Amino acid sequence: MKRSVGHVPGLAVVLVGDRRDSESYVRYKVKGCEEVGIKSLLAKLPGNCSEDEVMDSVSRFNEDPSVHGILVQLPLPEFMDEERILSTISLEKDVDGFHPLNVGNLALRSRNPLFVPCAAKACIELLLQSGIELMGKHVAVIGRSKVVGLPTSLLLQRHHATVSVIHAFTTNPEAITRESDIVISAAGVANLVRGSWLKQGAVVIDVGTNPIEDPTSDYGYRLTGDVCFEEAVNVASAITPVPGGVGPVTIAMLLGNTLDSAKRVYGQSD
Ligand SMILES: NC(=O)C1=CN([C@@H]2O[C@H](COP(=O)(O)OP(=O)(O)OC[C@H]3O[C@@H](n4cnc5c(N)ncnc54)[C@H](OP(=O)(O)O)[C@@H]3O)[C@@H](O)[C@H]2O)C=CC1
Ligand SMILES: Nc1nc(=O)c2c([nH]1)NC[C@@H]1CN(c3ccc(C(=O)N[C@@H](CCC(=O)O)C(=O)O)cc3)C=[N+]21
Repeated sequence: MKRSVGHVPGLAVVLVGDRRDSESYVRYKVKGCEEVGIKSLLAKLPGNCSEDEVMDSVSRFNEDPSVHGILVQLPLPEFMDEERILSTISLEKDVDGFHPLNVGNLALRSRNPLFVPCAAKACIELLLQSGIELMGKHVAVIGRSKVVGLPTSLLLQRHHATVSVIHAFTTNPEAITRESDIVISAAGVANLVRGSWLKQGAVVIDVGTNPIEDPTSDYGYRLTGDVCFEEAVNVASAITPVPGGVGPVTIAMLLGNTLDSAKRVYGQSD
């Protein structure tokens, strides 16, 4: 393997506002960078700043040669035009894969995006690393957001799975999940998926990270998934827990995308 000394990959995070959950996700990302030797830069902007100020911050990171990946933490304040801001990220530094051109190229199977969104990549990685075949499988994806549901359903189709997308307007979602070999839930609703929603032996990937009140916890809340784990674990052949399931793998994918981006700049292929 070719190694080069002196090149340090860099990840820049733009955080707007003071949402507690966003701040803690950003902390995990910064900690992940520290653990593997990626330099992290954080631009923290107040929730009442202008859209132009966010775009200026992105532009500065676009120009900075020590930055190989740029991530704008979502959600942005409601008044901001998310797509407009994400479009200013240089395509080569879009390690989240949310630039409209990267999203479009993921959808077009004749093209390849430069980067694939990290949570979607994490779901596929977990399945493939566990030896779970995707070709011809029926997969139910709960959620259709740009962050998780949409890219996951597109990626699954690239792996020749048959995909049903369930969203807030889907009637009788459990009839669809009960017919599915694999259920991937990213709705953001605690305990949405019950044991009775699953076919015997189904594989369950729980992307949801939902804070629920817990006076016994130091923070006053704890995280729970979209899936009722205690019920599902008796029906599923494999299941991811929350916490400690998809989340840490998502962070690993982000660090991997940042490393790939740096390698592209320094001309290394391995
Ligand atoms: N572990 C990880 O690495 C990550 C975890 N997450 C977690 O995943 C969850 C989803 O995140 P994100 O996609 O950003 O959230 P969004 O709120 O953007 O999207 C939620 C999606 O779920 C659908 N939905 C909501 N309620 C229901 C319901 N009752 N039945 C069926 N579908 C429903 C919505 O449908 P509609 O479109 O119709 O509104 C929407 O498409 C959150 O808990 C988040 O914290 C997110 C990213 C990474
Ligand atoms: N531009 C952008 N990119 C994102 O990737 C993005 C985003 N915005 N906005 C919010 C969601 C959410 N998200 C998570 C990532 C890791 C964990 C994670 O590691 N969770 C730990 C939690 C550990 C704990 O708190 O105890 C776990 O599940 O084990 C969770 C959620 C990324 N998102």
